[in-house]
Amino acid sequence: MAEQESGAREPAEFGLDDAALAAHPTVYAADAFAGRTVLVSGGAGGIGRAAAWLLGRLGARVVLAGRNAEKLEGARTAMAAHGLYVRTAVVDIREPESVAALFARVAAEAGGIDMLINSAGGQFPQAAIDFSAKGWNTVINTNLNGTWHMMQAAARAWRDAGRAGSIVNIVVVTTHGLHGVAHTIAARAGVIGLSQALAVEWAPLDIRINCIAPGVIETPGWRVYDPKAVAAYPRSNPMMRNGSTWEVAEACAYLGGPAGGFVTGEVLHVAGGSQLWGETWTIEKPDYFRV
Ligand SMILES: CCCCCCCCC/C=C/C(=O)SCCNC(=O)CCNC(=O)[C@H](O)C(C)(C)COP(=O)(O)OP(=O)(O)OC[C@H]1O[C@@H](n2cnc3c(N)ncnc32)[C@H](O)[C@@H]1OP(=O)(O)O
Ligand SMILES: NC(=O)C1=CN([C@@H]2O[C@H](COP(=O)(O)OP(=O)(O)OC[C@H]3O[C@@H](n4cnc5c(N)ncnc54)[C@H](OP(=O)(O)O)[C@@H]3O)[C@@H](O)[C@H]2O)C=CC1
Repeated sequence: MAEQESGAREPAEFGLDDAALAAHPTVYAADAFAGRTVLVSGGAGGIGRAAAWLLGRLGARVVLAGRNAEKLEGARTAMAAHGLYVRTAVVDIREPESVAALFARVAAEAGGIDMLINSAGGQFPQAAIDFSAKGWNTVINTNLNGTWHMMQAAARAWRDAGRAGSIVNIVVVTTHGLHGVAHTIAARAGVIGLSQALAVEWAPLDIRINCIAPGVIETPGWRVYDPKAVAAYPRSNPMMRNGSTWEVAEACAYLGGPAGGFVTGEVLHVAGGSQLWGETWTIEKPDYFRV
């Protein structure tokens, strides 16, 4: 991993690579997820990939889903070379038919899943007053509608199979300090509300639903942010550093697995305290606030 304070790195350098994810120490027992199957959307991205590596290393069968087949294959190859059970599937979470096809395939090829991590998502930084209708709809469709399609498909499969399940939705910090991405705050606040409603409604189905709100986590997704904004990220939380994808992955293992068995409807901030202190400007900070 490149040094944390610099904003001048190539996007491909952001975050932990496969070699680091293969070797990173974990607090969990080596067989903590043995016998479980986990579907990770955005599984070839930064956070999803780390979660896939961790759960795979803990014994889970892992299915990686995303739009880009080449990226998925790259992740699969790296994990398979480490002896992990990994399958891939192309999906656009915004399309209900695509999501239905994904779940049909997962049922046929992997015998269904026990856990879903919704890490597919993203946004672009822009002053809200300049959002186009298409830009707004793209972000809402991806992060709110797409996450919903995945949650509903998983719940239907679990209900029909009489099988318990758990969902971890990766969101953003919605309550404090994140600026220049109002569309995603709206979408993720929707996901959090939805998750809380469904934690109750789907409890009789033995389905748990929780969210993780990461702070600044170094991933290839940072490519859409200005290097000057990225350079300031480590100073946007009281711990004064960026987080790593591994730190989010270990939270996924907690919330989604047996350790979190009595936890549902929760939002866990893995954000270095940025939900309480600091400001993250993804666009240029307006002069108005420079006092
Ligand atoms: C408290 C602190 C906590 C601290 C928390 C701190 C967090 C800060 C950092 C957060 C980091 C992350 O989440 S990074 C991890 C997530 N990854 C990303 O965000 C990666 C980039 N995002 C994506 O790819 C997204 O999925 C998404 C933006 C929705 C793009 O999806 P698509 O590829 O399907 O869409 P595109 O075809 O590219 O674009 C569709 C339309 O969207 C609009 N659009 C797209 N990019 C645009 C841009 N740069 N500027 C304007 N408009 C744009 C245009 O209208 C596009 O249409 P046309 O005009 O016709 O083209
Ligand atoms: N990194 C950070 O600092 C933070 C990240 N987050 C959130 O965490 C989640 C993961 O982010 P991160 O790993 O950093 O970002 P990445 O961009 O590395 O990964 C996101 C993945 O989502 C997939 N994806 C995007 N849109 C779709 C779609 N319509 N259908 C299927 N897959 C899709 C992409 O795969 P493909 O290209 O194959 O479609 C991509 O690999 C996102 O929701 C992000 O907003 C939240 C706070 C901070």
